[in-house]
Amino acid sequence: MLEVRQLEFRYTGDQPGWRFDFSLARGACIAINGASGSGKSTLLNLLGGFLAADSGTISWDGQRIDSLPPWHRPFTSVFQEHNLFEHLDVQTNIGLGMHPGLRLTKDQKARISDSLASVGLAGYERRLPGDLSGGQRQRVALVRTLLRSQPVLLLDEPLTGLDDQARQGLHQLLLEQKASGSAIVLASHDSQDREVLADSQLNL
Ligand SMILES: Nc1ncnc2c1ncn2[C@@H]1O[C@H](COP(=O)(O)OP(=O)(O)OP(=O)(O)O)[C@@H](O)[C@H]1O
Repeated sequence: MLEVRQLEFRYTGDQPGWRFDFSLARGACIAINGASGSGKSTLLNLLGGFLAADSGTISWDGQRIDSLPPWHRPFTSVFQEHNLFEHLDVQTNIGLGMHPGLRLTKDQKARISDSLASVGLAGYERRLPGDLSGGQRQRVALVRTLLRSQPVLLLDEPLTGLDDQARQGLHQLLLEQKASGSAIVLASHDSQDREVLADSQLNL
């Protein structure tokens, strides 16, 4: 269970700030709704540890995690810009999320291939990011995030700009992640994403 309690933040003293208060169970998805500039990315950055809150707490399974650095928090995130290592092929870029070294087991390679196929990228394992379109890179980055197997996924507009088929493939992957116990914090402008994936809503 993720618990965010009275988490307060403001960028500068003369701006109004935010106060976030919600909880999220394993296997559930909360949609973060709000107009552009309402603070969706700010919330995800606070959760991920890329911004420090002024006060309040973030806990995971009863343990405070708000003073941990990003890499020790139980989160994995894919933000609007999807960074891939340009000199590594698709399979290796994804595999880095599953294993810190570059040696992948047969099973891991099979999972990568299956996941690529489900987002319309069958056979792309050996391609370099530079040969991919923006939407294809986005899908590779998402698959990498999903296969990292952290308990909470932080997703900022993850499906923006994808065609219907890729979107459905990713919905399916995200539903499987939920079924396997992952919690998802989803910032998305798309009402279809929210309808398919979200169990609760946080309106900013
Ligand atoms: N580093 C910063 N310093 C000061 N203000 C900032 C900073 N980053 C964001 N803001 C402001 O905080 C507000 C919330 O920004 P945020 O990026 O969280 O919104 P958002 O809901 O994610 O928007 P969008 O849907 O356009 O991505 C905006 O008014 C933005 O200008």
